[in-house]
Amino acid sequence: MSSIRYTPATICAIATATGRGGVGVIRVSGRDLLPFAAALSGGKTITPRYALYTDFLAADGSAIDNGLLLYFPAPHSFTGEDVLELQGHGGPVVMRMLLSRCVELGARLAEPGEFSRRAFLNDKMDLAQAESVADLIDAASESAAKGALKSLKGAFSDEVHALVDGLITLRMLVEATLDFPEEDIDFLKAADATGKLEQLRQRLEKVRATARQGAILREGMHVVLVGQPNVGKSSLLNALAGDDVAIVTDIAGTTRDTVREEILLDGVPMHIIDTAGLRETEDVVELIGIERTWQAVERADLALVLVDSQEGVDEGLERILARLPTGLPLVFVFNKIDLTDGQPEQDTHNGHPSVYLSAKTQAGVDLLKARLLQMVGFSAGAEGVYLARARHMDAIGRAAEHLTLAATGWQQIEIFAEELRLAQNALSEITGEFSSDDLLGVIFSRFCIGK
Ligand SMILES: Nc1nc2c(c(=O)[nH]1)N(C=O)[C@@H](CNc1ccc(C(=O)N[C@@H](CCC(=O)O)C(=O)O)cc1)CN2
Ligand SMILES: Nc1nc2c(ncn2[C@@H]2O[C@H](COP(=O)(O)OP(=O)(O)OP(=O)(O)O)[C@@H](O)[C@H]2O)c(=O)[nH]1
Repeated sequence: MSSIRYTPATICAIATATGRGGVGVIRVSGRDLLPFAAALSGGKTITPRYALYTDFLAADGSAIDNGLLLYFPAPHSFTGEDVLELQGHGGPVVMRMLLSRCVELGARLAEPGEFSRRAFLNDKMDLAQAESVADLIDAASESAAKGALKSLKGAFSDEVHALVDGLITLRMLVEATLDFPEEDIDFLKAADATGKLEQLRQRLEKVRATARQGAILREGMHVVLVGQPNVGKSSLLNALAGDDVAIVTDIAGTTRDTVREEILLDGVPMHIIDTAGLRETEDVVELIGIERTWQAVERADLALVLVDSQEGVDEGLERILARLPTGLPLVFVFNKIDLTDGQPEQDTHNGHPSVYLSAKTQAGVDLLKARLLQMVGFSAGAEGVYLARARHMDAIGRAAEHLTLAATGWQQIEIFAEELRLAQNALSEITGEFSSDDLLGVIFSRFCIGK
């Protein structure tokens, strides 16, 4: 009897940040790495999961560096394969020489996310957990990091699994009746199929609400800033950002141009598009920028309309407001109340919420913060949030739609069964049990190299 077994290539990468560092780590993953480790260390005895202090040797036996060698035998490693770690001195030249030595010993350079992808393929973690590894590394605030860690430890996946299990149980019930068409409806009624479906829908809505907060933590909220010159835009942004002002989120793929600002609002990234950049111009390059800015405006979550309390809303402001997408939620901010003897308070203006404040004295800034977070559905504290991605929200949304269709069409058993199946598939995309190779490729390629 013969069996063909696929042997994954041995991969290697520098796992630590590029540049100078006290210590630099190279990670190697593959099958049967003991000979690899022996060649590097000159045949020293290697105890699994114990640090071995050793020279890392070149082919001619000379030392490239000395450091700590770690060997994690499969399956008890990050990837589930044999893993070696070379913890050397973290200079770029030393690291590159060590990496070349690994390639000489038969490893190839890892693609972005390839270690995490192997961890996923070897069932060390599911897709949502693998994504949270990247999110933890990219986290722009403490709250985001906490949320990512929660997902990494499986809190989000557990919720999704519980829903999928519930759906499977319900589907078994429904599919059983397909075999006995005469009594199907009565059978489902007796088994309270719709009651069970309703429970699942409520549970899904809870997960959705928590995940939505997590998505805001991760993706941030997109805010259009409208206001005449000198109304206090910069002052307000500083007041909102508070102590976080020095932290600027750096989300891959977004080009930073002059009309954008990023601040953290109680740990929530806020991407601000400044409409001051949206002036009339003939300049071709500027026109392209303006076009892009309008596209961003289309996707905004809300507009912050800044008004000088002494001046009120004028024509110039009205003109910009008229160009904003219909239905975009507005918050009017009447600034500089310290000059008008006004009190910090919440009110409404033309049916939109408004806040009276002073960016200078900070009076009323908390009212605005609370208002903004509330308007994007983010409640204070947000403990227990898992860091969901847009991909997860999309899958949850589709699952919810299918459950709604199942609820309305349940008397047609085939439809009922089919919608439940589709809902289950949508949820399984989150944990990766039901995902195409293409999707996996896209997800992992966005990781950094060495992860
Ligand atoms: N030096 C080092 N530090 C690191 C990592 C690493 O790869 N190397 N990590 C990289 O992300 C994170 C830790 N992640 C890890 C996840 C699993 C295992 C591991 O050995 N798992 C085994 C054994 C589990 C156990 O003993 O309970 C397993 O899952 O079977 C190691 C690191 C952060 N710190
Ligand atoms: N008294 C008072 N002055 C304020 C307040 N907010 C801003 N200012 C002042 O108003 C002036 C303009 O403030 P900025 O924050 O630079 O206004 P801006 O809208 O960013 O201005 P441009 O970038 O020129 O459009 C500055 O002198 C600020 O100190 C406030 O709440 N009270």
